[in-house]
Amino acid sequence: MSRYDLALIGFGGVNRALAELVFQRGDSLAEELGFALRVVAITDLRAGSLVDTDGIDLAPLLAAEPGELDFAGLPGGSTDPRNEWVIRHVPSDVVVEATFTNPADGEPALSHVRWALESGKHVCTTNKGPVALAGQALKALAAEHGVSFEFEGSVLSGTPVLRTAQSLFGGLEITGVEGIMNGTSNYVLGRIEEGVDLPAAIAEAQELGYAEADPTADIEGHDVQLKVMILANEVLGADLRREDIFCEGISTITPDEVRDAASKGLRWKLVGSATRNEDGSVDARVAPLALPSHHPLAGISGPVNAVSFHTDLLGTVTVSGPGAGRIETAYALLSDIIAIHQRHTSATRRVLQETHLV
Ligand SMILES: NC(=O)C1=CN([C@@H]2O[C@H](COP(=O)(O)OP(=O)(O)OC[C@H]3O[C@@H](n4cnc5c(N)ncnc54)[C@H](O)[C@@H]3O)[C@@H](O)[C@H]2O)C=CC1
Ligand SMILES: N[C@@H](CC=O)C(=O)O
Repeated sequence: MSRYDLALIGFGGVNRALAELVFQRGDSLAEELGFALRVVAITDLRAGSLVDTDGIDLAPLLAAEPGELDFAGLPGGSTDPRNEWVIRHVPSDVVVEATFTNPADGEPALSHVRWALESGKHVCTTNKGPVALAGQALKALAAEHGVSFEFEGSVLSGTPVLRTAQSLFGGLEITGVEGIMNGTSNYVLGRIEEGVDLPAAIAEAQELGYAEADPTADIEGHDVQLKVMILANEVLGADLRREDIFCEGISTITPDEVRDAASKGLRWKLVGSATRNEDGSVDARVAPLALPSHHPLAGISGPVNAVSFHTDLLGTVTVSGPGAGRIETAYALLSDIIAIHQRHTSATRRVLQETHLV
């Protein structure tokens, strides 16, 4: 049976949830999926780094409170995250990047992804920075080194929006996308409607694992701006930069406006959209809208998100599901590893068939 050795870069909510999946369900996943998973390295800004090429014992790490983790005292551990050394030199098959998203320049995650691909390692990431700001270049780098760059979780967490559009919409022309793409702001708007104030609602979203390390990105729309960029570039074939996308968040809407709208059957939502024009150019924007109750996105509540694809042959197709959450996003990483396995297994089979060995 194949086995993939994982190097986890960043050990916050999402990568820790992936480690839990590997620890708790590794055997049943192996039976179902036909490959095993093993964690051989973990790096984190706060905890340091830990390496065991025979496989890290995850039990004590998962038993510790996240804030208490300190790898320094463990065999193979260090206070220094040693990201570049771990990514380039510790033998692993897949580098799983889940550090903070930096909407400005994507760093240091962008470098983490580059180092891994240059070293001939597959990458899966939930980090929106590298995908939005350098997705095409990173895909080219992956192709050059014969490895995969997967990022399903960068848009709508574990809900398979990108893979649905890329694998199931063959023969359709997608003319635009529109959706609610941030779990935190959607959750916060719902809680404000219920009478909770903004700081308390944000604190709840942080506790639930939905919010960015700096929740300003959720509230001011920058997180959705990156997701719209990813969708526009991946699905509409655009080449947008952040400054091409108008961005307004939800901080300008007062609680009274939210509750007043609700009393009139309207619901404030943070909506991101990208539309292809007749000349092939793409317009994209992020802004709060008060949607009437009959609008398909009006009923999307809490951390649930939705993306509608406008197509020529099917009209509008909407994919809805979790937009945030630690376990939900860890599932996105698992789905990326499954995609890597399937792609490379079929590539190997093709080579064997061509050389008449099967
Ligand atoms: N939590 C969610 O629902 C979702 C998160 N994402 C993205 O996934 C990534 C991870 O999210 P979470 O785990 O929720 O965030 P988190 O804030 O819980 O964890 C990030 C971890 O990365 C570590 N880190 C930061 N910079 C580092 C560096 N230079 N080297 C090593 N470690 C570093 C931090 O110490 C922290 O433990 C973020 O980029 C986020 O935008 C994407 C979809 C959903
Ligand atoms: N902070 C983000 C997490 C997923 O990208 C959100 O709330 O949607």
